[in-house]
Amino acid sequence: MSSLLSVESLSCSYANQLIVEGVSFSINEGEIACLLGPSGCGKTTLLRALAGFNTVTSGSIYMQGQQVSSKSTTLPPEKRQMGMVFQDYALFPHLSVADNIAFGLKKNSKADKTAIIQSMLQLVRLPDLSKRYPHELSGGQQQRVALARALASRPRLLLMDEPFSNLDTEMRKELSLEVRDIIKQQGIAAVVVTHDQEEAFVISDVLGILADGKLQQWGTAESLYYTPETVQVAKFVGEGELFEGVCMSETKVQTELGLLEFAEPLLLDRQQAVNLFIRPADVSPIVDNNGHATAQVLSREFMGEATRYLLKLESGRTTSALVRELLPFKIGDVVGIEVAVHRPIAFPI
Ligand SMILES: Nc1ncnc2c1ncn2[C@@H]1O[C@H](COP(=O)(O)OP(=O)(O)OP(=O)(O)O)[C@@H](O)[C@H]1O
Repeated sequence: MSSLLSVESLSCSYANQLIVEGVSFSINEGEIACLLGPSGCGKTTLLRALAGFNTVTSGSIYMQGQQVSSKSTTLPPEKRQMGMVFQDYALFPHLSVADNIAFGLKKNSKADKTAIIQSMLQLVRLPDLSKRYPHELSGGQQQRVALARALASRPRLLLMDEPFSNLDTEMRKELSLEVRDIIKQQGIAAVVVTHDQEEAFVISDVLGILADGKLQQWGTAESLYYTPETVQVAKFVGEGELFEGVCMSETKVQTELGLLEFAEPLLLDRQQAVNLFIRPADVSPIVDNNGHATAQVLSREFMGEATRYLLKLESGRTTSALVRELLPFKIGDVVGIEVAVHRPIAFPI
């Protein structure tokens, strides 16, 4: 399948300061990609370059094989077949919902415009709000109107900058699933920028981790979660801690959590020093018996679906365990530690 969008060794700067550095990825027709990264890592800068609002310092952006950005070319935003939803929605306050949606439809007939406005309002589930003004809408409704406006010109690629960051947690979840459905229904591709890992996992087919302006890894949520290539990626897509260890065999590593055994081999030499990335959900307190490392329960937090234990290891280091079943342990108890990981995340030292 040929790519819809292709980004090749892209770098962007502001006043000689490099913000995005050597980023490459491509997106197929109908695919939803997410750029996930901490605040200030260059996500918006990259998205604005894709849209044609920012020039690029080096590298290229191709849309259906046509170069739309390079050091010497910047095809204007309206010629890229892209629609953009801005972080603050950027609705025109003096225009009604209908006129906001019709804003980019200057070349269409009046009848066409009316039909498109109606179908877009149906699509974003606001069929009765065409006459309202932005200040008469909730945050979620404004977001829907911004989406309707971006989709009205039938783009091939939708760009969304932190689309749900102004909404409360409940609304965020609901709308991110709904927006995914709408994008899929339209059969278009999208690039969504966010700093929220959960949101990125829900909405995307594929995602990239951006840190310090560089793309750290590109893949599905599952591949990033289970096979992160760097500690930075591992930490960004889920809670966890590094434990130093030594490989005792293909499937065994000695650590301060005990001798850990895995179902899948590590493919490392015996005596090789490694850092294992262990997630709290992989650690469980058990009845203290021979052979296991021990720890003292410092705190116990029942959260409904799971209980989080804070454990003090023999070295004095503390670590978390997140367990789904109800265990009988109390604060102060000395417990054994069990680590159940099928496929270890190991970084050779
Ligand atoms: N117009 C500008 N001129 C100069 N520097 C800028 C400009 N816009 C952004 N920057 C700087 O570029 C860096 C990256 O900003 P950018 O907005 O791309 O990050 P981001 O990952 O989208 O952050 P956030 O999630 O907080 O929006 C920041 O250090 C920022 O201060």
